[in-house]
Amino acid sequence: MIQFNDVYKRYPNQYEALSGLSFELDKGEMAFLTGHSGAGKSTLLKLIALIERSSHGQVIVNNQNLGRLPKWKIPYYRRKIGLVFQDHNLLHDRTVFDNVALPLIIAGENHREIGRRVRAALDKVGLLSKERTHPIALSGGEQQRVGIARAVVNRPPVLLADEPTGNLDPTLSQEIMALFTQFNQVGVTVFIASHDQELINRLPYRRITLNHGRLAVQ
Ligand SMILES: Nc1ncnc2c1ncn2[C@@H]1O[C@H](COP(=O)(O)OP(=O)(O)OP(=O)(O)O)[C@@H](O)[C@H]1O
Repeated sequence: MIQFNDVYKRYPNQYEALSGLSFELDKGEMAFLTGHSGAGKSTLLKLIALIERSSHGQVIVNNQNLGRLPKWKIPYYRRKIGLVFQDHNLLHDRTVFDNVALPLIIAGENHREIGRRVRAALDKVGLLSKERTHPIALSGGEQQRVGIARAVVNRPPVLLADEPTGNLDPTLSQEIMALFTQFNQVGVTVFIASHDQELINRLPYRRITLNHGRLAVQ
């Protein structure tokens, strides 16, 4: 589902954040991306989400070589990738419903379909009763769940998360991981960058570890 072949990422300031990365994630797999601060975890996820492009090597997602994807196709490609961030990136002047609806509005879905899908996503994360609330009135864990609902509302086959439990206490972190596990159980490929060794150690998923932009030997 996700394949890296000898991938390098050099930023415009010449800093090489990723060097010679090769690995593969199967369709329907769930895995953790670990490594020290600055190891290149966010950069790697950005290459998959096409927020950044590789400088060398191939990134292949869902049989699509991202290096060959023309710019105009990027928005269509992104609809197939759900993204969850540590800081939620929610719009605070919109309701929970509107935040989750955003990807569907951008995709041009009709009103009825939007209502149906937003409520299905909110139901999955246990926040159906909060659809009219503004994010500011929610707890950190609830805000993160709104972010997850927004990431899955398009029903993407791939879900990427960058430190999704970074600001949460251990109990809430476990709840968030349980949600990711549920999505994985219905076939979504899930890739989670996390520092939280304790949390990762409790779960039976593969780890891909980076060390200064290279794959660490496990
Ligand atoms: N746009 C950029 N331009 C130049 N250098 C960058 C850019 N983005 C990231 N870097 C550098 O690339 C390296 C990897 O950063 P990245 O954010 O991918 O690491 P990370 O493993 O996610 O770190 P953290 O766990 O602290 O978030 C860092 O040294 C960072 O300073």
